Amino acid sequence: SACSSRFVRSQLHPMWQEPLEMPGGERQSPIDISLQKSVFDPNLKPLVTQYDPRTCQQVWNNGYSFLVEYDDTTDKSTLRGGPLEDQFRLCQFHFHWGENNTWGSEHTVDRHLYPAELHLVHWNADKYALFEEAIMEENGLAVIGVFLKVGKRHEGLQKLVDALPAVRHKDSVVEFTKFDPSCLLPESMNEYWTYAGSLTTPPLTEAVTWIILKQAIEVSHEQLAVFRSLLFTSAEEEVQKSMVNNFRVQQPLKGRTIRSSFS
Ligand SMILES: NS(=O)(=O)c1ccc(NC(=S)OCCc2ccsc2)cc1
Ligand SMILES: [Zn+2]
Repeated sequence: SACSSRFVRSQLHPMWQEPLEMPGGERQSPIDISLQKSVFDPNLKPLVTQYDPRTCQQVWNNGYSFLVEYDDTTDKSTLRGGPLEDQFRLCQFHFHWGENNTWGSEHTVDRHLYPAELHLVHWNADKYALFEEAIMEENGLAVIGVFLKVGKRHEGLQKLVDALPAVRHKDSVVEFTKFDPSCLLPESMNEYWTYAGSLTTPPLTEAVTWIILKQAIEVSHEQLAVFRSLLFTSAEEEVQKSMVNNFRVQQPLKGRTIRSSFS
């Protein structure tokens, strides 16, 4: 059952030694999205993304995940609308996944586990000058979460999958350009949940407006297997560790409201 796998999951946290909790954390992520607890908010607007593939720069294995990084020195790739008051700039996207197709996502929906989850990370460029500043501020970041499920091969993702062997080890980087992350978004962008949360990796700061899309995207088993061929460890280390189960344990809701854009 999910709870036993949750127990198993809690054992599977190679990358973060204790203490995992952010001291005094009132709005930590990830969480379970309970449909019963979420509240329909008719004032939530459609999400507006405008991504320019020319701002795509590189893929980097940072030892937690692999990140596709964008030039965020101008307002060329942006997110606004939804629950957001300001315009946010895309700085990177990355994924979290499991060692098999049973688990891997950070968020769950009524405890349903997905094999992986995509995070598109944006920062509030109306209020702050740099990502590094925004990451410390309450309304500094907006992350779109997209669930991945196993099905047909995702043609748009394949260009990225083909680049992954070049960043097998931690700290490796490869040039990666002209990639439009819109191809990773599901058709329906107007059905989502949103709540106030945190980064799910250190520094775990409580700066994130989370926007979790209801519709999952489909990727093939073979594409997920390439994610699992990456390593947490750098080329110099003797013992190589597979980059799998790079998700955080779920955190208490602590009275927060999860709003949905659909009833
Ligand atoms: N998983 S997450 O989207 O909450 C998220 C986003 C950005 C960051 N930013 C920084 S500085 O983290 C550095 C390590 C990292 C980056 C992506 S996954 C882990 C961390 C976590
Ligand atoms: Zn993430």
